[in-house]
Amino acid sequence: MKWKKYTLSTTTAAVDLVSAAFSELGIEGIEIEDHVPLSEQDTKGMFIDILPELPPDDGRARVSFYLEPESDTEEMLVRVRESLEELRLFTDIGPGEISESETEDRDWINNWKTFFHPFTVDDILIKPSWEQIPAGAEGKTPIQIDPGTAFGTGAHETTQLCIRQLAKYLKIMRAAGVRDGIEVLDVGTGSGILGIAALKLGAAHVFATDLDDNAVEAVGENLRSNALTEAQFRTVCGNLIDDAEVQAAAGDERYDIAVANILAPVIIALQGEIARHLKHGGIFITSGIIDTKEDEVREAFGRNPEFELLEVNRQGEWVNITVRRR
Ligand SMILES: C[S@@+](CC[C@H](N)C(=O)[O-])C[C@H]1O[C@@H](n2cnc3c(N)ncnc32)[C@H](O)[C@@H]1O
Repeated sequence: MKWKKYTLSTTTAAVDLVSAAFSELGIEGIEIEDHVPLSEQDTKGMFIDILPELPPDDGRARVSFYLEPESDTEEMLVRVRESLEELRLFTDIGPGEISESETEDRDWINNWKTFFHPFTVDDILIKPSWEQIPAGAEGKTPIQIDPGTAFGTGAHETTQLCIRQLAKYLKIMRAAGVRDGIEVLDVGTGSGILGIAALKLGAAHVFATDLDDNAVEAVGENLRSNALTEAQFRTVCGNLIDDAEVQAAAGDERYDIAVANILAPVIIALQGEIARHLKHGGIFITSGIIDTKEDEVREAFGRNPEFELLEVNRQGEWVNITVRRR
């Protein structure tokens, strides 16, 4: 469906008030364009490692909102303009002009499905639930993933780097006859793809965390789709780095393998905490590291006497670093 897009020219100082006013009118999903750099708080939980270089903030901003073409757009625009005139009484909203255009189809949540087809990562076949196992892939370990709004179709280089490392170390552990079942900690689980891969490749249990509460629902659906249970895979919404409840729920010295495919700064902040949750000899598989940040992550591991470096692997511009707790 094509939507009507309306763009208001305003000021950066008025953006918060304008957004709140639009929200009160029932407008959802606004888009803000300005030259104000993102703060550390803004980027927390986002998959952004390198921030774009922006021209200096000139105080100008554009706020866009979308209306369905079948809705009474004229009436809504009257209410928007009234609301802007009220705001103008106590803040500088700038020109306040509204331009109109028509958007592309905005069914983002479903559109990605058109581009998601089965593919393999070595002996693993990753496919959406609505696709059949393709000819020639019958002997592969199938993983069904419908990520919905959570990250993790398996197509990203960082996810593939982690899957390969999980397969490798699970195989080594199983061959070594690790007793009592292999326990995996999956930090930043997204769709659950890495934890599900671990279970399919022989792990006994997964404990997973994510900051995004969409992940909990996405993991639940993907577990059902793979005939796995929540007794095998527990997902908690929260931050292992600084949330004592999440840290306690994860438990100390419990895991044979931890995996985190997030971002270099998060891996650096996380590594000290991961050590205490891993068993001695446990493996920590990381990715989400862009090649320009590889040295920083290696140095952080190098400063932590708990870890020894095992491997560095690369795919495209992305890096995996795997370490072992001594
Ligand atoms: C790149 S996605 C990885 C998803 C999936 N594990 C994969 O490999 O495809 C990173 C995920 O980490 C989550 N995240 C970011 N910072 C986090 C943190 N401090 N603790 C837990 N999850 C975090 C994000 O919400 C996102 O779902």
